[in-house]
Amino acid sequence: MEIRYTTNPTDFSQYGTKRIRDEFLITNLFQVGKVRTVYSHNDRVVLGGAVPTTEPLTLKAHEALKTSYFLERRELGIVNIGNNGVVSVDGESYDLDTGSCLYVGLGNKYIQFESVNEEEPAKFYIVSTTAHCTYPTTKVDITTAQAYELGTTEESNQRILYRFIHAEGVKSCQLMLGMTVLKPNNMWNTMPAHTHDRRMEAYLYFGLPEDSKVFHFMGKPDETRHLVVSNEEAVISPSWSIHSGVGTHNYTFIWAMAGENYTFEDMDAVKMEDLR
Ligand SMILES: O=C(O)C(=O)C[C@H](O)C(=O)CO
Ligand SMILES: [Zn+2]
Repeated sequence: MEIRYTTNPTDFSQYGTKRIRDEFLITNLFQVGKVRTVYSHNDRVVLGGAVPTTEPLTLKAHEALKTSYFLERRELGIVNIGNNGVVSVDGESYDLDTGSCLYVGLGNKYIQFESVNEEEPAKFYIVSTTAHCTYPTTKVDITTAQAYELGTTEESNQRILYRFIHAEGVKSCQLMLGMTVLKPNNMWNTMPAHTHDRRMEAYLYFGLPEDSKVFHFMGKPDETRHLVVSNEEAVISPSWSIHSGVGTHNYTFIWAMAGENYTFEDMDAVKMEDLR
């Protein structure tokens, strides 16, 4: 498990490209035959990837958690961005096809990831946050999630935002998670931008060809920087940072949030004229 600490926004404005990438960009999340996890001190979110092939993979409590099993003090969201897979939770199996999400509540001891076909593996993206009680383990996908049509062709940001884990959907203690799918020929997400000083957010970009990039914008609204992001890379967005991106190609992304409140709509809108 890799540990990432938090950053003061005043210090952030002094960072160069390498430091910004080292602190906020997560590369190589999906490694064949492995579970890779990154522990962020931003609201103590754990982000990870699991790519099982011949053998199932198990989510184990890392020494850094000082617990006897991963979900002893946590809850978990899993989204499969690869080929068809199966997740077992304390012996109960859930088929997770491409784009499906599984919420797993506090106290489940044995989490196992499997691919249906080892030649075409599943890729499980995982987001875990601290939890105080158990909500039921529940599956959700774009056919059952709340969907919101956003953006316009003129602004190149037509997209559908699906809310998977949230107050009016699959419930959790603090994890909110969903998927935003850009329509063909649309490139922008989350512009006009916002912050939410009450919650951190993480983005996982996927569905990009190998030579395409997303320019992800971050920083305080009046002091922005960018990250050049490749396919299947994740970004940690601190509570004080805008989080918005534009691609050289159409893409999809998974957003996840945790922190003070449990209100998706709680956002501090940034006026275009205030962006620097
Ligand atoms: O496309 C969008 O806009 C988003 O997906 C926005 C994220 O959901 C977000 O930033 C929620 O706070
Ligand atoms: Zn946001």
